[in-house]
This record gives sequence, C-alpha cells and structure tokens, in this order.
Amino acid sequence: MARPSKLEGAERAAALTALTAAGWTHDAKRDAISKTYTFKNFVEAFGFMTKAAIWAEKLDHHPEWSNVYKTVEVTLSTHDVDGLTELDLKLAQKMDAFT
Ligand SMILES: C[C@H](O)[C@H](O)[C@H]1CNC2=NC(N)=NC(=O)C2=N1
Repeated sequence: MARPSKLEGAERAAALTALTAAGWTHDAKRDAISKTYTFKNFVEAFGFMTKAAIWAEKLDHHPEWSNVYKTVEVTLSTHDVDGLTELDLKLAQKMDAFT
C-alpha cells in the first residue's frame, strides 16, 4: 500500500469535526484520536476487538488499544508520519460501525 500522507487543510478540518461528533477526542500535541467504547460485557468488548483486528490487518493499519473487562480504549495515529492520515479515518469509521 502507498504510504499515506498526513491529513491537511479542509479535509483534515472536516474529518476532525465528524470524528468529534462521533465521540472521538483529538490530541493535538500527538495528532492522534482516541475513543473509549463501553460494551455490555467482556464478550461484546472482545468481539468488537476481534472484528476491528481483522480490519486492521486488511488495512495494514493497527490501533493502540487496551481492554479492561467491558471497556476498550482506542488511540489511532499513523506512526509512519507522526499524525493522522486517511487510514486512521477508515479504521475509526469501521470501529464505529462495529458498535
Ligand atoms: C510495515 C507496515 O506497513 C507498517 O509498519 C504499518 C503497520 N501498521 C501501522 N499502524 C499504524 N497505526 N501506523 C503505522 O504507521 C503503521 N505502519
């Protein structure tokens, strides 16, 4: 896959507006987005992680995440460019679709 470029300008602004509306927070210092998902129980949380992991492999783009019981904390950023790219948006959209 071609190396993604960092999101800039209007595309970036629109993406951050949509992500914020969907419950993501933006860490400007790191240029990463984070969200905490809370499920009914551990099985639901782990099911979400399993679906997200399959997409992460397909996209060759991987989350930073942790799980405690029914909570999954996710941070997305593209390490290769030290910031947000199209891949982070795609993975965020997929993750939101799995909830
Ligand atoms: C070689 C491989 O394509 C890269 O290391 C990929 C894998 N997954 C990745 N995931 C994330 N979040 N950022 C990356 O820059 C990244 N790079």
